[in-house]
Amino acid sequence: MWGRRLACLFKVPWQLSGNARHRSPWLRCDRRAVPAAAARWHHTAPESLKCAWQLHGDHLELRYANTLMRFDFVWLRDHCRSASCYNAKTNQRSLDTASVDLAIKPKAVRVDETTLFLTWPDGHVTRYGLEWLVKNSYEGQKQQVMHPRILWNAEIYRQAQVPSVDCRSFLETDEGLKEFLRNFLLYGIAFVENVTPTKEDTEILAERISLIRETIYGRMWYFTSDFSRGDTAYTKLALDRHTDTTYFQEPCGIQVFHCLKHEGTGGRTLLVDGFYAAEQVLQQAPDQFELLSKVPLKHEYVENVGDCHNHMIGVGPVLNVYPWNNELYLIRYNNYDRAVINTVPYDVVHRWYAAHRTLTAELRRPENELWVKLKPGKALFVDNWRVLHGREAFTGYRQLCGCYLTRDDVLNTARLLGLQA
Ligand SMILES: C[N+](C)(C)CCCC[C@H](N)C(=O)O
Ligand SMILES: O=C(O)CCC(=O)C(=O)O
Ligand SMILES: [Fe+2]
Repeated sequence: MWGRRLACLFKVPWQLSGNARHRSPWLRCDRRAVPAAAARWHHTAPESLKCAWQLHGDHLELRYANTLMRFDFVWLRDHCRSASCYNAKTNQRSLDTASVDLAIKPKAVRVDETTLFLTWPDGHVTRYGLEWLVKNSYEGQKQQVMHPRILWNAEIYRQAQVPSVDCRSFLETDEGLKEFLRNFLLYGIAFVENVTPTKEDTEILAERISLIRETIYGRMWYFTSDFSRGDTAYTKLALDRHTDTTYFQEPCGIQVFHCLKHEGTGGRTLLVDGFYAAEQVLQQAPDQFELLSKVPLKHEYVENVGDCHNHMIGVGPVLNVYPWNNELYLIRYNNYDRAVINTVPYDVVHRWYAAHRTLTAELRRPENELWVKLKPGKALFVDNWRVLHGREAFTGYRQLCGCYLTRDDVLNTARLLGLQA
């Protein structure tokens, strides 16, 4: 009866596990023994239905702030933030999780307006803020996005009129840096202008937000169409949209481009929001989205030019999603560097090709293409886990410099400035 009443109060489909109807003689509440507590909802106060809880055989069920949460007892013991279990100075757990009895059950439960109190069999008491529980529960996390973003096509990006940040304000003020990072996190691309067109000045920019990720291309790279490396990037040919270093187990997080010189025609840069395209695939053909997120593929870089000998292999699906909320966090798309497919049986491979075709069609829609001409003084930062880049064929002498950045360190800088990243 109470079950139905709560269901309508909270507007959620409610179900009781069979276990919950069993008596739990060991349960205590409000320091009083509550013999049949497992089959009963408890409220902070009779008139306040903000919070209600129910103890089951192997978990605690809690409703707070319109969220229904289920907590495993070992999880609850593991997340005790008392001084003996957790070091608040270092923000590190000191409890040895492996010492927790996997069959542990609290022997008493109490909830007041803000806090849940559990008493464990050895008498240890854990307090959990109710807000903390909502924020840190699986159910709470599932409703959250990890990375708030604005997905764009050319029109959306242009309409947004995202400003470039001035080099001095980027280097010298937290506001400038924060503005830049906010845009970068939202759109996956951002520009800094009035940069002195040298490799050294570009390096200073990069170091302002992150650590430079040194790779087989060096730390800061400089390149022109001299085929000094065995890759199409080092020619004058057009390059279709792609992400870089798909052949690393962890593709580079961010790519910085700064065009130092171009005396000639063509050579515009193409940018496409891979997450926008993937979202279209999810809407039109969820099965294909799923296939692209499940089928692992190899990408490969085999180089034997001059003194450069490299063989890199990275394995992973085209679309990488967080399993708990299906949120996309990395697209690995490079048709040049995709290796022989030998990780997929023939019938799946055919469906994979169809899914790849759907995604490619979205990525190639002209309305999704943002074309920009990189000029000396204007540095471009690209989220290489999200935004694809390419270039138009060109004539004449063209020199680009740049580097890759470690992703964790960009996000670290952003978080320290108060941004969600
Ligand atoms: C940027 N830089 C010129 C140094 C390297 C280019 C790497 C090209 C490679 N095909 C890839 O897509 O990863
Ligand atoms: O030349 C360009 O504009 C970009 C080439 C490229 O894709 C790269 O360097 O990663
Ligand atoms: Fe590239």
